[in-house]
Amino acid sequence: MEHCIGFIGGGNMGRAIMSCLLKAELYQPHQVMVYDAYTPVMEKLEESLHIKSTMDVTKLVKEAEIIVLAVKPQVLPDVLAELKDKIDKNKLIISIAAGISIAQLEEMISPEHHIVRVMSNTPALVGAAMTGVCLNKNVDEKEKKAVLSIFKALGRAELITENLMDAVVGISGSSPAYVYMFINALADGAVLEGMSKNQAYIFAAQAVLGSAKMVLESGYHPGELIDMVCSPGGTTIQAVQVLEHNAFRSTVIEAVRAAATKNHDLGDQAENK
Ligand SMILES: NC(=O)C1=CN([C@@H]2O[C@H](COP(=O)(O)OP(=O)(O)OC[C@H]3O[C@@H](n4cnc5c(N)ncnc54)[C@H](OP(=O)(O)O)[C@@H]3O)[C@@H](O)[C@H]2O)C=CC1
Ligand SMILES: O=C(O)[C@@H]1CCC=N1
Repeated sequence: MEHCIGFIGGGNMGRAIMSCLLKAELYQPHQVMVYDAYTPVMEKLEESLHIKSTMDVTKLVKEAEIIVLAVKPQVLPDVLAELKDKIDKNKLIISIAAGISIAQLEEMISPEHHIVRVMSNTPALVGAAMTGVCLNKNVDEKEKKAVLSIFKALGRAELITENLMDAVVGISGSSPAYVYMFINALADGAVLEGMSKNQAYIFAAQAVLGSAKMVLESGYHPGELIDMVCSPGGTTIQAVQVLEHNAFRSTVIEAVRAAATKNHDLGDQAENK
């Protein structure tokens, strides 16, 4: 790709996306530009990724053909209020902000702009993100392909309908945090049995990685995979009984719903700003 991609916000997610695009050689460093309110963030990105930074956000929206909005949802309305009249209608605008709908983005920019809303996750840092993508009516086939190739460079990406965006936050945007909690707790269990914490992290993380690969690659559904592990009268069914007794599955379902609900609320908060 010969055009320039510009990031407004170079924090956790902005940085993860930029580094994946460079690693996949979808863009060369001179084609990537960042503007961040916090200057040391830009200096660090210039140093580590050799990309261009600018303290002039207007310059970024002029030079970049694709503009990625990678700031927190709470500041997005102010950022767009300043920029809306400076972004050409032929630019492709990608928002990664939680909660902000396409209709709200169209209201903050304009309904004529080409706008994409995505929800990705931090495993993008290791090329293993899961990203849900939805497009407004102005996005054409070529742009759709470009967006999917950008987010496939981060891991997996799928087009979804926007009504599923809250679910996507609950199941994959926020879920790395709950999975790390699970890994940490698994490791603590092994520490209780005498294993060192560092070794326990490796055993726990590899077990989670392997189990995830089984779901993605074996063709069995999770229920069948559970049965394959639970030998009659064996060790696993003892552990499963403890998890069921403590409402493990129901707690996870409620956690997904809580994240989804908050995603919806973030949109409402932006509306009332
Ligand atoms: N973290 C995650 O797991 C995920 C986050 N997201 C979404 O990604 C977006 C970014 O999140 P994340 O990367 O975690 O956030 P970060 O806080 O790590 O990054 C945002 C960056 O934007 C900077 N910033 C603040 N205000 C402005 C401004 N007006 N103009 C330019 N830059 C500004 C921040 O600076 P300062 O710190 O000084 O405020 C910070 O460096 C959010 O909308 C979030 O909802 C989506 C999926 C997963
Ligand atoms: O916690 C958040 O709001 C962001 C969005 C999804 C993951 N992190």
